[in-house]
Amino acid sequence: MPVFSANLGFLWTDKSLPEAILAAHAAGFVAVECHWPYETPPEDVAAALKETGLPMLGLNTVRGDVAGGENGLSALPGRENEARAAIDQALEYATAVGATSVHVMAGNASGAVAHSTFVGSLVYACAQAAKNDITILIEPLNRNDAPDYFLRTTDQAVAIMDEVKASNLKLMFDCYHVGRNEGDVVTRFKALQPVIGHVQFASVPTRGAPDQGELNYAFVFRKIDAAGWVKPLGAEYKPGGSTEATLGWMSSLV
Ligand SMILES: O=C(O)C(=O)[C@@H](O)CO
Ligand SMILES: [Mg+2]
Repeated sequence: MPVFSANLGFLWTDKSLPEAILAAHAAGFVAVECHWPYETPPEDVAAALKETGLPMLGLNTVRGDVAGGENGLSALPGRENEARAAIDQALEYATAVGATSVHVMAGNASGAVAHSTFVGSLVYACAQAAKNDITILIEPLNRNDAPDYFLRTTDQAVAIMDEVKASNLKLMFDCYHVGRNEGDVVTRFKALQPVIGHVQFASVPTRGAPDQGELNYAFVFRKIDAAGWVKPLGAEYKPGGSTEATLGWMSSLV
């Protein structure tokens, strides 16, 4: 039976991160993950994780100048030092809270130089992360939400993983992005399962709770489960109001 991780970048954003961890535990999630936790002291997050017994699955590297439209640094030519600093920061935070993975955000770029810049950043990230048994994740984002993002497809992600050749580099398979960009979510999941490090989901195309939209998550969850995937699936959707009011899917879809 599938189990779920609450993505606290989107769920319970009305609460502080430690309070959101308590709320996720009370709601029945078995793990949590976040986006950019850096304004919360890691010891406060660690204390809430200890109190609830929930693991923190992952967090993201910073995006750079968000107001200026940046969405990550690791594929940006000329920004290698900032990208490495962002990776160091994420790994330090992950280590302090016991998080098991870090999503290295590529940023808005294209072309061969961006590709080699991203590969270089990932080689660095994987070597640093291996010291603390942390997995590095890369995630293709869909072209509607992130039209200029460097990493767009699962094929592109696999080609990059083949080039980096690090056993701790894995794919973040977000059913929402795959559903919007590429389709065939279940077929792709099965084909990519050996290189997937974490799975996320939200309704397609609205990024709401998974019991709405064009993707049948009762079917998707059943197939992922039947494929032998036992890690928590990350609920990364925008509740558009009270998170609790959207949680019916936790029982209706499994
Ligand atoms: O947007 C997503 O999907 C994510 O998983 C974020 O962490 C990165 O934009
Ligand atoms: Mg995602």
